[in-house]
Order: sequence, then C-alpha cells, then structure tokens
Amino acid sequence: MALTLQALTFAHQFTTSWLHPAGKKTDRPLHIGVLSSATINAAAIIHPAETHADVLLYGIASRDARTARTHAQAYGFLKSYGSYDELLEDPVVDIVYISTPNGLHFEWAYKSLEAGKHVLLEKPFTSNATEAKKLTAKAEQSGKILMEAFHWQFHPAAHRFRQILEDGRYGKILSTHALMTSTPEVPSGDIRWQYDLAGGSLMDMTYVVSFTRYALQAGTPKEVLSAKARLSKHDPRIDEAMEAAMLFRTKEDYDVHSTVYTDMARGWKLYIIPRLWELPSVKVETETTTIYFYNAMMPHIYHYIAITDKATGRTTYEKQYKGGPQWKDTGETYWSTYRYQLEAFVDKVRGREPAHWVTNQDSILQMETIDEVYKKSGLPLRPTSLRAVE
Ligand SMILES: NC(=O)C1=CN([C@@H]2O[C@H](COP(=O)(O)OP(=O)(O)OC[C@H]3O[C@@H](n4cnc5c(N)ncnc54)[C@H](OP(=O)(O)O)[C@@H]3O)[C@@H](O)[C@H]2O)C=CC1
Ligand SMILES: O=C1OC[C@@H](O)[C@H](O)[C@H]1O
Repeated sequence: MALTLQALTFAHQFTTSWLHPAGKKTDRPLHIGVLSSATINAAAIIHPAETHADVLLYGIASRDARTARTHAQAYGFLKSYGSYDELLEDPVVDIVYISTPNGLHFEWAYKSLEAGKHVLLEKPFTSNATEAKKLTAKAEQSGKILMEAFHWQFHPAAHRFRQILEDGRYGKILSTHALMTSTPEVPSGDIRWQYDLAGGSLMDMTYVVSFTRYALQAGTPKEVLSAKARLSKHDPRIDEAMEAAMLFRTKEDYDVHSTVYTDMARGWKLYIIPRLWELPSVKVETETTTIYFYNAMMPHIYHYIAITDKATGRTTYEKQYKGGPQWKDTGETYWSTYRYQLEAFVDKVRGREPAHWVTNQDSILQMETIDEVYKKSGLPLRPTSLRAVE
C-alpha cells in the first residue's frame, strides 16, 4: 500500500498548498537548496516550503542540467544547477534537503556540512551505522544542523500515541508489532532494489524500526532473536521482505518482545485483492490493552489510535491532526507530517526550541538496529562509502 499512500500524499500536499499559500515571506527567509530531482521532493519539501513564510524554494540541483531546469520551472525555484557540487558552492543556500538514493546520503550530507550548510537528510540516515557515526561527528565539528527526515515523528498523532503509552494506566508494555508493505510491488529498476544504492526493504521501510523504538523509547535491541529475509530474485543481497523478532530492554528495566515486517512485493490476498488497507502501522500490547496506531507513517491522510481493553473487548478510538502534547497551539489540521517537520527544522535553525527533534544519536541507534537485523538474517550490511572509513 505504500505507493498508493505516497500518491495520496502528493494529492493532499498539492491541494493544501494551493488552498493555503503562505502569502508574504519574511524579510530574509531561509534559502533551501534541493539535491536531486527525486519523486519525493514535491511532498517532502516543496509543498511544505510553499506554506512556510520563513522558507524560500531557492535552488534545485540534478546530475542533469535540463532536469534541474525543468523542475525549477515546474516548482518555482529561483535557480537550477547541473551538478550537486554547484548548488553547494552557492553561498546563498542556507539549508540543503537531500533526497538522493540511500547509498548517497552519507556522501552528500557530508559535503553539504563541509560547505557550511544545514542539512535535512532523507531516511534512512545513511547506509549503515559506521557511516551514521562518521556523519554525526562531521555535523558536530561543523556546528551545522543535521537531521534525518523521520517526518512521521513530527505529527501530533505520533505524540498522542506516545502520550497514551506513557500514561501508565494500561500497565507495562508486553510486546510490539510493526509492519510496512507495498502492494503493488515496488517497480523493477527502482533504487530500492539496488544494493549499491543501499536498497532493501528494511532500509526503505525503516519506519517499522522507528515506530518500535519510538513506542518503547528504546535504543538498540538487547538481542535480535531472529531475522528472516525473502531475497530478491535478481540480487541475493537485497531483502524483498524482512521479518525480524527482537528483545528490547526498557528504561524501566524489563524486556519487551518486538516483531517487525517489511515487504516490497506483498502478495495480494487470495492472489486477486491488493492489500490496500495494509498501511504502515504499529501495535503495542500492554498488560490490559492493545494500542494500535493505524497509518503511523502518513497520519495526515487518515489515521486512528485504537485502544482495546483486553478484558471487555471494548475499543475506543482517538485521532489527533493538530495540537497535542508537543505542538499545543502551533499547526493546522491540514498540515502533513512533512510540514510539521519543516516547522521544527526552521525553529531549530532559527535558534528556537523545536516541538520535536530526531537527534543524530537516535539515527545512529536506528542504523545500528538495522545493521544487527541484517547481520542476523545473514545478509551483508549495505556498502560503506570510502570516505566513512578513511
Ligand atoms: N520521507 C518520505 O516519505 C520518503 C522518503 N524517501 C527517501 O527519499 C530518497 C529518494 O527516494 P525517491 O523519491 O523514491 O527516489 P527517486 O528514485 O525518485 O529519485 C532519486 C533521485 O536521486 C538522484 N540520483 C543520484 N544518483 C542516482 C543514482 N545513481 N541512481 C538513481 N538516482 C540517482 C536522481 O536525481 P537527479 O537525476 O536529478 O540527480 C533521482 O531522481 C530515498 O532515500 C528514500 O528513502 C522516499 C520516499 C518517501
Ligand atoms: O519513505 C517512504 O515512504 C513512502 C514509501 O512509498 C516509500 O517506499 C518510502 O521510501
């Protein structure tokens, strides 16, 4: 369902930017430069920037000058560049948004920091934990802001979900289960099938690990109990699907059993029905209830948090499109996860306290968890850039 969800997000973003333009920009808005002409750009940065008064769509770079020009004209960027390096050389760019394939995240984020830019970097942070640590050190040394674009965590629904879990009234957490699948399958030739570009279902659908760690407020698993990959027919290093079980130690010092499932080629039900209802979600079982966050990845389109009492079977439903424990009065019901994320990123750059943040340390722990699952499954870690091992 992931691809359909992505298409719905494009439609949602296009409509909301059109209905709610930012109007006048601030006197000196932050100038954004986008590295690549990726499909995700429109939803993840372009439309959010259109509705943010303090952000200007300044430049877009592509490996191909004509592509960059076409995208600049289509989306109203002031400048286009025929190489990523040219954009980084432009002193007017304040923030670089990087949407290259995963395997190039490290290299371009590193170079962007070196060029003195703040960086909003697409998920997954890097190809593996070695790169994540090196990149974090570079960010610290540069004094610039770097963040993995885990947009879902910025939505008020995510904050409400965690508030419910932290409440304590439902008892201890016993187990979690998170899933993300794609029907129809991710098209052949896509970057997600390419090992050299750090593809794989767990890499792309890294959300399942993020949902789990966020729910448990956990670092890395104490142990990966099992990890079973269904391999791509074209490349045995690529996990078309991954199913893993982990043991996490909570802050309260007890173990929670967590399972995750990712699938880039999910079979249709009874071979004829695409599983359109199977949205990226996470279920948490506590002593007295199950708490199910449906469509945790793109809650702006639709979501619910269902709390089911195990004794009575009674379910109550909650939704949170605006406000909540972290945003309070900031935000609009039509804001997407990406729009909330941009609000926080700009706040951070401007020296204000953001409502939410994904720390680089958290991204390291996220990549360490992914590495451990790959190791347990017998698959190789995604390749490390030469610069990260220098
Ligand atoms: N936050 C979210 O919701 C989402 C995040 N993502 C993440 O964003 C990134 C991009 O995903 P997506 O939009 O699907 O990607 P696309 O395949 O649509 O675009 C990737 C872009 O990267 C550039 N590129 C540079 N080197 C290569 C190469 N060797 N092969 C192919 N492309 C290259 C190309 O731009 P050019 O030719 O202009 O240089 C290309 O358009 C990924 O890291 C993905 O995980 C993806 C979807 C959703
Ligand atoms: O981050 C993502 O979100 C939407 C999905 O369709 C996509 O595969 C993934 O990269």
